[in-house]
Amino acid sequence: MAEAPLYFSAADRQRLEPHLPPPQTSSRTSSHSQATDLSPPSCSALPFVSLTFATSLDSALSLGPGIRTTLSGPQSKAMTHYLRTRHDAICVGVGTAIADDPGLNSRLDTDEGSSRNTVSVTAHQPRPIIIDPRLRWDFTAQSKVMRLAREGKGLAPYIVTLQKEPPVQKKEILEGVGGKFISLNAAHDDEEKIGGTRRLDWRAILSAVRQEGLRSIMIEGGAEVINSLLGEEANLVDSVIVTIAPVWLGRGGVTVSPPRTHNVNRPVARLSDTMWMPLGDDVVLCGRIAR
Ligand SMILES: NC(=O)c1ccc[n+]([C@@H]2O[C@H](COP(=O)([O-])OP(=O)(O)OC[C@H]3O[C@@H](n4cnc5c(N)ncnc54)[C@H](O)[C@@H]3O)[C@@H](O)[C@H]2O)c1
Ligand SMILES: Nc1nc(=O)c(N)c(NC[C@H](O)[C@H](O)[C@H](O)COP(=O)(O)O)[nH]1
Repeated sequence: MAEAPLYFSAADRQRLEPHLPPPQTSSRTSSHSQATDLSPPSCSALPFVSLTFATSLDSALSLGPGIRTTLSGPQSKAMTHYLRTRHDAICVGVGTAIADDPGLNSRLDTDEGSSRNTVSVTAHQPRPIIIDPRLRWDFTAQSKVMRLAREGKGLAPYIVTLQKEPPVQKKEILEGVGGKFISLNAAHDDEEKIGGTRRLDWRAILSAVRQEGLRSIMIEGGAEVINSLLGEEANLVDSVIVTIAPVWLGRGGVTVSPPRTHNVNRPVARLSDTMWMPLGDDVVLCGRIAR
């Protein structure tokens, strides 16, 4: 079924501006407001990192593992697609790739400027980055992100993995649309494992992303990825943008709830410089992790 047009107004764009990476005029032609940027300058060796996701009132991202659940209404969905035009890369974990068969492109309506007298946005597409240490994602040439890349509606994915020699057939599919595998080493603190797999260090992932010339990345999830970046690796996050939908998904959902790794008597993370923006029935909460 055809998707409804996604419009995001100039006024709403302006309100988000302090929470976004600085516009890079060399790589984009869209015009953006000159609002003051609240965020600290990112270390140049790493990209600007935005953590963005949609949650229910009981902190769930989806009804259950492997299930894609729509939480955002049309206006906050349009915001997410606007965010995609404002980042060089978009990242998900392999759990999300398997559950969602995602497109990871921006489907924001580019005619908004002319039809509604607001700022125009170019069809800037983010580079999809998928974290798949053991190459669990059984993608094919028909997977949505590959198809969109072939059709010129999005960019081909880069898959970050621990595998040094990915299967030739997968390499052919990926490289055939302009993507590639990026092989990294496991994190040093090898006892910490995700799903029995050696962990990739987020600093190493982000550094590899920056080395690809990508200066900003929005990380959309899923829960394992978000929980690690709100926990021990929170110092790597520049901006957090959460869509809160007025719904309870109930027990058994995939939830955002980072582990208490340090002092059990203290919250794991808190947002400062917050801005709450109602969008349709949802509210969007922007802020940065208090240091
Ligand atoms: N509502 C939203 O905004 C939103 C966003 C994204 C995903 N989702 C949902 O979340 C669910 C998927 O979440 P999830 O937690 O199962 O999967 P996930 O997408 O967080 O992927 C987890 C996997 O990624 C890999 N991984 C992540 N970080 C790693 C690291 N540092 N080192 C090595 N490997 C790493 C591991 O293989 C791990 O098993 C799906 O149902 C999806 O629809 C919702
Ligand atoms: N903003 C937002 N609202 C939602 O209601 C919802 N379910 C997601 N989910 C995000 C998500 O699970 C992954 O980022 C997708 O996998 C991207 O998929 P698309 O590119 O949209 O096809 N995100």
